Amino acid sequence: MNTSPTSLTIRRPDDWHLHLRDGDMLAAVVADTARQFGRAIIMPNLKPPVTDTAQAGAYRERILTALYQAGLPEGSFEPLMTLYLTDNTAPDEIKRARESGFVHGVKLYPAGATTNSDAGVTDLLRHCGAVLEAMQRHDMPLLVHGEVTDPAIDVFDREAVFIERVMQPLRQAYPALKVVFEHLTTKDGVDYVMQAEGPVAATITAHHLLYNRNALFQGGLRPHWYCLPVLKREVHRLALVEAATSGNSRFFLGTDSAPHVKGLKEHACGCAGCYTALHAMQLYAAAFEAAGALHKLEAFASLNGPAFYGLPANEATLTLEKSGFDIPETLFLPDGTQVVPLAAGESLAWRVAEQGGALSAWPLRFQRLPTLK
Ligand SMILES: NC(=O)N[C@@H](CC(=O)O)C(=O)O
Ligand SMILES: [Zn+2]
Ligand SMILES: [Zn+2]
Repeated sequence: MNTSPTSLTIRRPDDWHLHLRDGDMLAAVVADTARQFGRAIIMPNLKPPVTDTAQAGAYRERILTALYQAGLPEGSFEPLMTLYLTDNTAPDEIKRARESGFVHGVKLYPAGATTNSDAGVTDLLRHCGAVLEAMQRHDMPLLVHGEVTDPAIDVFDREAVFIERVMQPLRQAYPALKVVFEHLTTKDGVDYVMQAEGPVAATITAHHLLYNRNALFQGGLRPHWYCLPVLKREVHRLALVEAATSGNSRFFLGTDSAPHVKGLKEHACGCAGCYTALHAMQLYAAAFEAAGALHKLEAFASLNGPAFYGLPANEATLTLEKSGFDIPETLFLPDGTQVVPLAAGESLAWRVAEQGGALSAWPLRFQRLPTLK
């Protein structure tokens, strides 16, 4: 790795938690991710959700078509598909998913916890025992949205309570099951992941590294900083920064980039989700630089994730340059609707070399194409 104050070259990173959506939104956003990342774990919370291997295969084809239509070179980006766990997922589906070669995880959404989670699981250990057992046997990771939905629990405490009520009994019952605690947001979560026995890891978003909950209320209500799990206190942000920059291989990059049209974010009941795919590595570079830890960015972004998922690191590289990046105010979709990226209108120090502006036309010239299985 070559580090200097003005340029940083790392292995091409991957995004281990991404929402690409479908249709026009998919077509509009997919190139933003593929410009920066070699692979991404694609979240299955579509309407209706992606619940079986056949649906995951069809969604994968739609993603590849959108990439092709955006003018991306074939093989330049690999979507790693996931299934949406329900109370009715059949254990046989796990075998099919594993044998497909393109499904890399099964996602737990506690019913009602977040965007498009109505079909989620109502009681994991009671309803999904046989599936969890099959996942453990087939080495299929469980990816969790780690928040309880009990309305009696304060929204800022839902991750900590999830550890007690779900994670600990789950780990005890299935000690060899690989579990990724997605979009970790608290010191409680960091402490848990650090000390847990067995194959446990966590993704961390750029926004949870950069902002605490004050960002939601800065001079007024700021819907573009609203996501789930919601931003937390500064003490939690500091714990996340320490974990991400520690070099501990249990922590890796997952943007949770989750686009919603502007009208549904700036709304009486605004949607949860921040759009960060456009400027993901710029945001992570800002967070790592502020912590004096740019030299730890490659492990977090490009090495720890593939190691946990049992995949090789990318062969290609990505170069960041310290020449400034202006975040656009708005991105336009083909149907005229708009998406507002996180921190719209602000400027960042780092840019991805050769990256164009908002939803700009391909091509970015790869130094070398990633090796794909
Ligand atoms: N993170 C979010 O705030 N929203 C995600 C769902 C999720 O990851 O929980 C979405 O799909 O919009
Ligand atoms: Zn989530
Ligand atoms: Zn998400």
